[in-house]
Amino acid sequence: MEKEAMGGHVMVSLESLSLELPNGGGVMLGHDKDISTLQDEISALRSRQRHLDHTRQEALDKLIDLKGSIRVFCRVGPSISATNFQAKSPVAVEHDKITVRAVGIKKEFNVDRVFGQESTQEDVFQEVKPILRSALDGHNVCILAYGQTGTGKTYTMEGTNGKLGIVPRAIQELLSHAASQDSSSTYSFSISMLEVYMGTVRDLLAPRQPLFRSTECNTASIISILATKSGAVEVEGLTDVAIQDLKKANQWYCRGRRARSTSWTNVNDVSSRSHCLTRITIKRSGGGATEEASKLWLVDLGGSERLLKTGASGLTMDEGKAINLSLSALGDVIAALRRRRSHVPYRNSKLTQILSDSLGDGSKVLMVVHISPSDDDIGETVCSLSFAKRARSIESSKDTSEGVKKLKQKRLAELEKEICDAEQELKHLTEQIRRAEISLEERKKQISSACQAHSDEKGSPRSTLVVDHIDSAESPQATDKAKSKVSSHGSVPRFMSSTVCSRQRHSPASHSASKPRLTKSVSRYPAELSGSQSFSCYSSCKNATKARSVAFSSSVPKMKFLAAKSDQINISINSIDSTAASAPPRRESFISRQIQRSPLHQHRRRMSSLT
Ligand SMILES: Nc1ncnc2c1ncn2[C@@H]1O[C@H](COP(=O)(O)OP(=O)(O)OP(=O)(O)O)[C@@H](O)[C@H]1O
Repeated sequence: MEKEAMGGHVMVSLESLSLELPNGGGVMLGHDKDISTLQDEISALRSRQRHLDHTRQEALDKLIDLKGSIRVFCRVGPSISATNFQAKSPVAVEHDKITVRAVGIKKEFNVDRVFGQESTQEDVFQEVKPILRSALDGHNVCILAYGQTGTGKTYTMEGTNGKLGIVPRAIQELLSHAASQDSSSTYSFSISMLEVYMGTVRDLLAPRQPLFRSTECNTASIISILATKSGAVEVEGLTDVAIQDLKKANQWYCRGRRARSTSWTNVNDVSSRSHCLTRITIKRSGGGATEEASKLWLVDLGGSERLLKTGASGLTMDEGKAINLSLSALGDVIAALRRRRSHVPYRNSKLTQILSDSLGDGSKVLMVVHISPSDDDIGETVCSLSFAKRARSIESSKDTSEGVKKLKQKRLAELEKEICDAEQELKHLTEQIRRAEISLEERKKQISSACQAHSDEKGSPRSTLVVDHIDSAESPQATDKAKSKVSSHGSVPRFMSSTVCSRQRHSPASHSASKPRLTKSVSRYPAELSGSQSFSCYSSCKNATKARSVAFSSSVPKMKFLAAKSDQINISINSIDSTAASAPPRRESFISRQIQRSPLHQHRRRMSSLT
């Protein structure tokens, strides 16, 4: 910047000043500072948000691991028919224990949570929610509905119109979490649906999917499963639809449901003849550059069934056999994982192949085992609960000492509190960030309108900026003050004053005639410096900046810009004061250089007329 000391003032060229103040002048300094303060504040809040989100994630991971990475819930379905209803069911339920009694037998099964017949869809979903957070945090998650045919698997997963099941509620939860922005990450979701039917895989969202059964199946929808070196599974060619809103997501989900293979059996009018898998792919981008993807599998398994009981024959019997085979393959995989076997037999069925990267290490599995309350189904009930027992990764309460159980409960409570506290603070932080961002936007808008006002005023090709510490109420005095300053610094070019020679050359008549003209010419400078143009400019600028002036005046050093040479601004060093509170309102005045040239032109004309 070009500076020149002059009588206690620093001379700064206008061009260099405008380079340093890209927003259009000293008036913007305070705003820039305020904006950067807000930006710093937002970035500090975001960093705290990331830290807290990380703490919450870690606590949730520990909590789920402590509870068991394969969790098992049990839901008791409705009595299959009125004739099967018994006042006294052989199945007795407690919070996390089921007792099955029959003549000569009493079997107890421990699970993570039992839902009796009176439990609602909401009760079930509340217990499912934490595992959805794991999916959002980047873990592959698998929720499976398992059980005898007709016990309510489809009801739990899909639900009915008024009583939505896990899948539509989970979609709603994921979308609303992403919209709430309670975490430092941003999410995008997509949905895919497939069916494993008689050992083949069908894309339920493929275009023009015909409802088919058996061998008429559309070969285009038979897709293959690929495993990458890292163990990630890709279902080749599977339709994957981005979901931005709940309405669209539900439309696609309903479309997939309709394409599913169902049939009538003795025990269920609309029995699922396949395993239906809904995949929600979650893409998460957080503070880092990379985008993470995780999968949430929501699986409505085909019903395990005794073929004789279901009255199956022909194709329906084949379907039942295929379902039973793949369920047994799933049981083997879960057992191998639980025993930490080096070989896990994923390849024994399409179902386990597809789920292979969502059942093992780092994944979270939740199995909801469905049982019938009926005496007639006692054999299937015991089979299903034995399957659940095999799947459960943690030891049952019976095998754990009271002391260990208490310690575990204590730790679980601590972790739950940690998660709850982090979530509360995250909510608070989100609100703080939201408010700070609104303030930032407002500041930016104010600056942009001030810039607009400024550029409107800068319509003339070259401008001189005059800023003084004069309140609008003092405008008349300001005019005088400006006049005197301009005169005292000799802003009027020296050659415009009459010289000894010129005075000598003038006759008394011509001298007297020229004098008023000269006076008029000289007096025009101060008049134009502080005239109506200058004040209207000041007043429009002031209006544009009125709202922000209080907020920013505290950070703006006092400056005095005085008109000096035609392309220089005089900044009084003495008047620069960083004491915020004492900064008086600023006044700006802009003078066109064309106006400054005008007297020179008149002067020349006057001189030539004399010769
Ligand atoms: N908890 C429940 N409350 C009310 N109705 C239920 C409940 N569970 C199931 N039902 C009803 O029982 C019937 C059979 O349930 P559903 O079709 O869900 O069984 P499923 O286990 O999926 O059978 P399948 O294996 O044959 O497909 C349906 O009409 C369903 O609405």
